[in-house]
Order: sequence, then structure tokens, then C-alpha cells
Amino acid sequence: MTTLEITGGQVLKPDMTVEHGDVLVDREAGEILAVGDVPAGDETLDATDGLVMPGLVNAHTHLAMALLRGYADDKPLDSWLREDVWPIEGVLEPDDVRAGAALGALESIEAGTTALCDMYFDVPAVVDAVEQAGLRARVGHGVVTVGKDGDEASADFEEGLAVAREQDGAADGRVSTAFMPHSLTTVDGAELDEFVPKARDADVPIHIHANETRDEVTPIVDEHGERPLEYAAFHGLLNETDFIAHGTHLDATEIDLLAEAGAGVVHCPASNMKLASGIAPVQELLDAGATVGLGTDGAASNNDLDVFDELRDAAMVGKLAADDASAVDAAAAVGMATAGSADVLGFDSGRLAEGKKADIAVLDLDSAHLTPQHDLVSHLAYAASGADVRHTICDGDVLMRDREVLTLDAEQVREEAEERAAAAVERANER
Ligand SMILES: N[C@@H](CCSC[C@H]1O[C@@H](n2cnc3c(=O)[nH]cnc32)[C@H](O)[C@@H]1O)C(=O)O
Ligand SMILES: [Zn+2]
Repeated sequence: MTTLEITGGQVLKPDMTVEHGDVLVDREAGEILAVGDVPAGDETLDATDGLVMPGLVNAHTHLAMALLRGYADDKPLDSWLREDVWPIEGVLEPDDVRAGAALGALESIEAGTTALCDMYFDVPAVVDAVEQAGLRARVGHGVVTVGKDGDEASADFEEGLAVAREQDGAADGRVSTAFMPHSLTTVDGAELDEFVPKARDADVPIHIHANETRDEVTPIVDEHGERPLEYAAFHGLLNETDFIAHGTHLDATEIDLLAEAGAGVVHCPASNMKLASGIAPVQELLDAGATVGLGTDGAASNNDLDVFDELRDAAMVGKLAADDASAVDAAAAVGMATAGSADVLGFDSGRLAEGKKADIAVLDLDSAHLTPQHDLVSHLAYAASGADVRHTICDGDVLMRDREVLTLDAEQVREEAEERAAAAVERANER
């Protein structure tokens, strides 16, 4: 066993208290051995003037969409997808997806994110990027059936299932999978009935975009006479391991349904604001006992992958939604971005405690905007950003030391992304 001692800093405990202490990590097992007063490690990582905290968990993203950052802005979801995003995604090759996912992974590591959930196509290329970056991820192929004939639709479902089976356990177990129908309005109900049982047989969770916009809710209510999540449950979704993205427009019945089922909700406040999708009832979800995590969504609807921004947005917009300044307080926001997201994804991370995965970020506190230190949880929620992260550790391995990313060649990743993004835009314009 080789150990790593993160030393000289303050430590954020799972109960959201902060104390001076060190963290000892078993590098091979990728687990935390001790927190607080720890025996000396074989190697050390300096956390002086820093806060050692769980790595942030981005529970819903499309990493490769980093290629489309700034490509199409200022439109609502439906026209943004149909007029801009889907046409250019149609010309992307697996190598583009690999380059885009590498860019997203680089940005994530630089912002202290250690684990994420990714829905996209060309998933093996996403897995390559995640593996090389050293991150932890739950990945899946987004299945869409609208605009496809029966055979094409079934083939996309089959691919979603095959990916979930084949990629599970990749990257030394850091990659796990989910079956990912894109949304309740972009996949066909009869196909869900056929494939949900197959996903259960494969023993993978199911992840889907749900109740993101009013335009997604109304057609289901009109056509089926029930709320979207009732419709989802009718088609076999919303088991304890399942999780939805967004949940922007939920009624009281649906909030109870989620809480009782134990299904997770990934709140994506920045994407919901940018696409003017609406404001999720986050405090109500938390009060009902639902498992709530945070996600950035893709970089084309955010436009960055900084989970610190997301947790600040969650706190801010949560207060607006509840019309109550005490709603979604600092600890709740930080909790959602760490333990909450980890619980949604089924990862044993998001908490600095013995036996948990050694997925850790060290934040530099030595700056004007984090002074004075009345309350470090407040700083995490309201004043810190990803640029303050000094070191990022995942599965016991140091991915970034003193802001130098060790697993990826940052310059090369950025250059390749720049070139491939430009070429993709050219191909899309020629069509
Ligand atoms: N099988 C599909 C892939 C779907 S991947 C997941 C999709 O989600 C899309 N997406 C990104 N953000 C959002 C969102 O906020 N809501 C709904 N879809 C989104 C994204 O553009 C991507 O095409 C295909 O081959 O096209
Ligand atoms: Zn999404």
C-alpha cells in the first residue's frame, strides 16, 4: 500500500463543519483511510492555506458539447436543439466526440470536479477521454426515436442497451453506465415498454431528461391525461437507482412520487435559466426527502462546466423559487454538489470520511475574494469558483497538482478541440 497525505489545511466534514486536519489516502484502493489526526503518509500533497473538500460531482452533463460552447445561444430548448444543436451533432465523428469530451474533462479537473454523469453518442470515445483524464463517470448513450422509422428507433435503443452493458466497469471500474432514453417526449412509449425491462435485466440505472420545459409537460398531460412522471412510472421508470435531469416543472404529486420511489433528481439551474426553461422547486424536493444532485448540463447551455457556479446558482435561484431567502442555504447547496450528486449517481464518494472513495479537491483560500474566513461553507456556496482549486484527486490519484493537470496535455487538448470545432461548423454549414 502507498499512501498519500494531504496535509496542512482545513477539512470539510460530511456534517458541513470545518476543522484543521489532514487526510490520508490509500492510493491503490483509491480510498480515504483517515481524516483529522492521521499517521504520516508515503507522499504528501500540500494543503496549507487551503480547504480539503470532497471533489465536486457533476451529475448531468454532455461533456463533448464543450465543442459547441458559444455556438448557439439565446434560444429556448426546442428550437435550440432542432435548429442548431442536432444539425451540428449530426456531422460529429467519434474523434470529435473524443476531443470534445477531453476538453470537458480538462475543464472539469481544473474546476475540482472528480466525478460526473455523461449522456451522449459515440460513448466509447467519451469513455476514452474519461479514462485518460482519470475521472469517475457514469455514462450512457442518449436514445432518441422522434423522426426515426421503427427499425432506426429500435437500433438506437439497442445501442443504448449495448453501451450500458459493454462499458460498465471500464477504466479500472471508474466508469459505470446507465440506460439513457433522451426524454419522455423524444422517445416512444411502446419502445420504452420493450426496453426498460431489458435495462433492468442488465442491472443498470435509467437516466432521462424529464419535465424540463412546460412544452414537454403539456403534450403528455394532453395526450395521456397524467403528469409526465406518472407516465414515466407507468412505463417502468423511476426505480430507486434511476435519476431524472432537470425536474423543472413538477407538481406536488410528482415530488412525492420521486421522494417515495427514491429516484434522484439532477437540478441544472444554469441551463434552466439560460434556456428560460423555468425554476425547479428545489427546496420542496429537499423537504420531501428526495435525493437531489447538481449538474451543469452541456457547455452549450451553461456555458461552462464549473460546478461551483452551479451550486451558487442553485442557492440563488432556490431562494427565488421559494420566495424565501432561507431556502437552499449554503450547506444545502454544497451538499447537493457533493454527497447529493454522488448519491444520485450511486457513487461512494462526495464525503470526506474513512472508507469513502478518495475523490478530493483542495481549494486555495489565499485570495481576496475568500477573505475573511467567517464561514467556509458560505464561501463555497457564494464566493468560490473552480479557478480557486489547487489540487484535484480522483480514486487516490492526483489529476491536478498546483493547477497543473497531470493526466492530460492541456495545450494539446485545447488546440485539438479548437480545430475540430471549427471543422465541424464548416461541415454543418455545407449541408
Ligand atoms: N441518439 C441521439 C443522441 C442523444 S445524446 C443526448 C442529447 O441531449 C441533447 N441535450 C443537451 N442538453 C439538453 C437539454 O437540456 N435537454 C434536452 N436535451 C439536451 C444533446 O444535444 C444530445 O443530442 C443521437 O444520435 O442524436
Ligand atoms: Zn442534458
